[in-house]
Amino acid sequence: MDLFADLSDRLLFAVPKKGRLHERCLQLLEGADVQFRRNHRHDIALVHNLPVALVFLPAADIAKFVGEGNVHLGITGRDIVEETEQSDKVEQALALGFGKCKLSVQAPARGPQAVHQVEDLVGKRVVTSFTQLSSKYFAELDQRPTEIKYVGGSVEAACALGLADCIVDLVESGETMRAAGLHAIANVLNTEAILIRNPRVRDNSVAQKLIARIEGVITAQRYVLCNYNCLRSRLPAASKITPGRTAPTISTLEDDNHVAVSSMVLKSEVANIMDRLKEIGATDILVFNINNCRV
Ligand SMILES: Nc1ncnc2c1ncn2[C@@H]1O[C@H](COP(=O)(O)OP(=O)(O)OP(=O)(O)O)[C@@H](O)[C@H]1O
Ligand SMILES: O=P(O)(O)OC[C@H]1O[C@H](OP(=O)(O)OP(=O)(O)O)[C@H](O)[C@@H]1O
Ligand SMILES: [Mg+2]
Repeated sequence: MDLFADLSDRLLFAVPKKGRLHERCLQLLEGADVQFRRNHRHDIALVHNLPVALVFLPAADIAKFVGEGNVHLGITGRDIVEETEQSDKVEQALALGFGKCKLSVQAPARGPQAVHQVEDLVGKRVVTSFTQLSSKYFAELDQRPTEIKYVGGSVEAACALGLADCIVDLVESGETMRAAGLHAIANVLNTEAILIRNPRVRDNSVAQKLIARIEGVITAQRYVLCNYNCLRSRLPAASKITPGRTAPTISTLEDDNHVAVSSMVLKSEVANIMDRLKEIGATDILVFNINNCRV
C-alpha cells in the first residue's frame, strides 16, 4: 500500500491517540459509522466507507496540525487550542460535552509552603504543561515576572519535589491535587473537548457529513425519548412540561378523551419531568434511549 498516494484524496481527521479523550473519540466514531481498522502501532488508518483517513496524534499537537492545515478536522481540548494559540486559525465545529475540566492554579494547602491567594505567587516559580496560558495569566495579574517552567506530565509532583511554589494544571474531580497536598486558588480556563476544522478545507461536503453525524451522536447521548398518555384537556400543561425540540408529537387514541404524546427531553432532566407529568395525571410514562439522530 502506498500510504501517501492513498491519503491525497482523503479528508484527514486527527483523533487523540491516548489519554482522557481517546476512548470517547472512538465511541463517537463508531456512533458516526466511521469504519476503519487500525494496524498495531500505526498512527494512520484509512476509513473503509468514507474518503477519510484518521490520524492518531497526541491531543496536545492536534490544534496546531489543524490550524496549519496539515489535517482538516480534529478533536482536542479547548485548552490545547488556546495554549497553542490556534483560536484564530481553527473553527470550532462542535462542543462535544466530554473532557470537561478546569485549568487552575494549585498550591500547597498546608505547611510552611502553603499559599492561599494567587497574588502571593507573583514573582514565584510556576511549573506547568501550559506555559503560554500560565504566562498570560500571571502577566495580567502583575508586571513582575513570574518564572514559568515546562514539564510534560505528573505536574502535581513539582511542589513536593521543591521545583515549584505552585502549578497550573487540569483538574476534574480534584482527587489528583488533593492526593498531592495541593488546593485550587484560581481558575485560569474552563475547557471541554471540541471538534475543530481548518476553515480552508477543500472538500467541504465530507467535512459537513462527518460534523453532522457526530452532532447526531452527541445529541442522541444528551436526549431520551419520553412517551406517555394524558387527558386531551391536560395537553396544554403537558406540552409545557415536554415541549420537545420543535413541538411534541401528539397521536390520538381510540378513546377520544386521551392522547399519546412523544417528545425528546434532556436526559439530565428526565426524572424531574416524569414527576411533573405524573402530577398532571399522565399515565404509562415510558422513557427510551436514542441510539442516533439528526436534528
Ligand atoms: N482529568 C481530566 N478530566 C477531563 N478532561 C481532561 C482531564 N485531563 C485532561 N483532559 C482533557 O484531555 C486533553 C488531553 O489530556 P491527556 O492528559 O488526556 O492527554 P495526554 O497527556 O496526551 O495523555 P496521557 O496523560 O495519558 O499521557 C486535555 O488537554 C484536556 O482537554
Ligand atoms: O482532578 P482529577 O480528576 O484527579 O484529574 C486531574 C488529573 O488529570 C490529568 O492527568 P492525567 O490523567 O492526564 O495524567 P498525567 O498527569 O500523567 O498527564 C491532569 O494532568 C491531572 O493530573
Ligand atoms: Mg495527561
